[in-house]
Amino acid sequence: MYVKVCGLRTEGDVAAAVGAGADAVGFVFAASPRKIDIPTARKLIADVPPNVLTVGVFLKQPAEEVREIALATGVGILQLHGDYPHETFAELAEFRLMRATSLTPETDITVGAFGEELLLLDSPQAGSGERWDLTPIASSRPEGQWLLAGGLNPGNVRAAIDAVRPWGVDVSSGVESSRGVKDHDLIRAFVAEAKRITADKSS
Ligand SMILES: O=C(O)c1ccccc1N[C@@H]1O[C@H](COP(=O)(O)O)[C@@H](O)[C@H]1O
Repeated sequence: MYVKVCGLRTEGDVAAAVGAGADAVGFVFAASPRKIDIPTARKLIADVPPNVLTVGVFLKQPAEEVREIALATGVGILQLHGDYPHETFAELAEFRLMRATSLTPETDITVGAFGEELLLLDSPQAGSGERWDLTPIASSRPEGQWLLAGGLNPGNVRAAIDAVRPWGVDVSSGVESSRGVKDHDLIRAFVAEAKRITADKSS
């Protein structure tokens, strides 16, 4: 199970996530209580081991702003929220891209439909910690590299994985003590739960 922990803002946050075995760590560059400034992000990203993917999170920001932040921080992949059109994905094709979207009857859940490498299915209010109805994808799942997000936490991630069998999971609110403040014990508990499921299923 691929695990991303998002909204990290301090060296301690990154150390907790990487030490717990997270595969990806996220930094929010959109308007948010979790927003990180560029110099801090650049420093944290430079210290992340190469086997851990660094993710920059954007919401409805112009492509030029996304590009500038990506280049200034050296982040490994761009997570684009806000139903950007095909043209924006094409404009940013020099970068590794993750398409982040909520699920509606119109959502194209084909991984790569916009040229992206990864697909993220999230709640309509990204980063809110709100759950959403997984029923539609339980029977009609995307294929390939897609992550599930939206209100996950150490106590519910097992059930969510069992319900829709995503390629990976992503968490932010569910590993915080208060909005924007990561709880390192919750990070460790979340990664252990998600990874334990993989071990259980393969045995
Ligand atoms: O975390 C934010 O503030 C945020 C802002 C803008 C776009 C996305 C954001 N977060 C993403 O939301 C999910 C986690 O959601 P949850 O808090 O666990 O319910 C994750 O993909 C974050 O990158």
